[in-house]
Amino acid sequence: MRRYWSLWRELFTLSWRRQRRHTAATLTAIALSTLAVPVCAVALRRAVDAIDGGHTSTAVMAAAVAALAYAVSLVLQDTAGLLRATTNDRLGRLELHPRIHRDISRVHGLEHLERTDFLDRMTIVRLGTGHVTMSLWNMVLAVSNVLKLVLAVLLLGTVTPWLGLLLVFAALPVWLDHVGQRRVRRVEVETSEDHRLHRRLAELAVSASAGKELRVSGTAEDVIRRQTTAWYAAMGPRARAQFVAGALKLVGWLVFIAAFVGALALITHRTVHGHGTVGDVVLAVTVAMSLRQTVASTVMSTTSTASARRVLDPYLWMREYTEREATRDQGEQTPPAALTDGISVENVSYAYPGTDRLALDGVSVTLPAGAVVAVVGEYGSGKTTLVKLLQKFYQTDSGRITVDGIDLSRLDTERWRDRSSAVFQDFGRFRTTFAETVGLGDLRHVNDRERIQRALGEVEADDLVRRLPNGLDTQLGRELGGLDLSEGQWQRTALARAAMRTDPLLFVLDEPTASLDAPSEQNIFEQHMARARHLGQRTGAITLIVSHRFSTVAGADHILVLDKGRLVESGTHEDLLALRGQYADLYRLQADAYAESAPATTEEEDA
Ligand SMILES: Nc1ncnc2c1ncn2[C@@H]1O[C@H](COP(=O)(O)OP(=O)(O)OP(=O)(O)O)[C@@H](O)[C@H]1O
Repeated sequence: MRRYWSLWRELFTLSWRRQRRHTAATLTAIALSTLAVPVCAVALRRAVDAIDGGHTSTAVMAAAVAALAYAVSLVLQDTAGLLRATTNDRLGRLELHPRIHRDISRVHGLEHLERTDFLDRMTIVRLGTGHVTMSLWNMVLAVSNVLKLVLAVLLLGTVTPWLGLLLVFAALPVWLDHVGQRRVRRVEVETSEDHRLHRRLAELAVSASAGKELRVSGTAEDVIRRQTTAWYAAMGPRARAQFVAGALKLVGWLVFIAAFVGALALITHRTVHGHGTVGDVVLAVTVAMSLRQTVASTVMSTTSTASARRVLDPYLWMREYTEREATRDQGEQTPPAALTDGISVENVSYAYPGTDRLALDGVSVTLPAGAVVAVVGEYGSGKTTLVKLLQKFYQTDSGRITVDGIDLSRLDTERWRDRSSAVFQDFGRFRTTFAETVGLGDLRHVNDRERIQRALGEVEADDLVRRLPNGLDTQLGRELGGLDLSEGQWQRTALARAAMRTDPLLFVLDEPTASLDAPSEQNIFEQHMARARHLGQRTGAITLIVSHRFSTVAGADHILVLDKGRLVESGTHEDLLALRGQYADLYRLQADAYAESAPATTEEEDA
């Protein structure tokens, strides 16, 4: 519980610092709403008793106070929730969301984004950020509601302690309502599959991509029929549960009304027999009428505060995790200005978190400075894992990697990443202007047009820019009113982005052209080979090319063949062919297959 209090204190301080007026207004609204009904009730009693006693000015004053308190309670009914929601929304979107994203990106590696325990919690928190911040206001509301209840009971007690029993009767409709709603929620869960099916089928019926198949296969009517069946299956039980919930609520209300009438009879009887004033009757009626609402709000705010644990626990877990990981030693050494020896991988093994299987198993290899090294192998053989370890996204489980003799773990992570550039298979498709989507490859030069043009030139994408309606300033992304690029064009922009850094020590191409046809891939790799040679001469940069297509990488200086995480062959293309091992077999197999399909695939996709 202490953890929650300290989180609420932190959230409140944040809210107070960043949006003082909103926070103060919300607190004031809650405080006023706590006092409005008791003040109104006491003032009414005073007014009625003053009229009874013939004290006109007191009666007028008290009536004015009562009217004011009543007006405040009416206004707050509409505005307090809105104010709370706005303050909460601002705190969530402007403070907590960015804070969560910052926490996540503070972690230098990628492990956390691939750990299921982290991802599960991150999903809960991302979808429920509003609940984290709202838990603060629910807690404040719960305190305010408990105060309201205490005040109500105290006031009723001033008339007769028996009226305290009204609290129990006021709780009954709230409890029955709770039982009914629990049933509704249970039925919603039980029928969620049918509900999901109905929604999915409804989306299918209007989606452009599925539309083609529905029309060709003539299954549209069948989809509509299934949609109707799923709707009945989900909505029938839900409607019945709603009906039962409504009936339970009605019973609760009837009981409360009976108790209320009984209480009125009791007070009237007492007053008639001289045990109280007419003002007491008015007070009791005013307080009792608001009692059910107060009990309901108390239950709701305390339940919401308690159920916020569902999001608060994962949020606190994530924060502790990212804090621990972000402050882990990230190395302090600066990478060399240029590579002279190269990168050495020494008996490296690695298994992904939560798995036993080694993604890399005792790999040892030297990547000489200035070399173009290709990594080939079947699906899942460990190629990308090797690349990720070289970029310090993960730490090796055993063995080590050195860069010109310096242990990679001792190189400052950010500075090492500053000196590497990469294009991945799942490269980003940034919906900004075309210039920015390229410029992001080197944030310091994101607005440097000359550099962007040069990077585009290096991957032969000048022609693509010329065809864009606003050239470099063309907005990308249809959802933002911009242009959508073809797959091949997106790939070109990713390659240009990687070319923004002019002095990398490690340049990685991890199957960025996987969805292009073989000749296009060949073409792009040839350009990059040329760039790699140039970089190699300037900074001793190592270019690492990952590919499934053996033919594409035949020109590399060094080829590594991975199989189930192990390095099984390495050497030049000629060495490996002469070896007649796995590389030679797969190379011939692919060459034959390509020869058969070549006539059909000669155009570059984005030409
Ligand atoms: N995030 C992850 N969590 C758990 N296992 C993973 C993860 N990423 C990869 N693996 C496993 O590690 C092994 C090596 O994967 P890796 O991505 O390095 O292979 P790859 O050779 O690059 O494959 P592909 O050619 O399909 O891209 C595979 O068995 C894969 O299932």
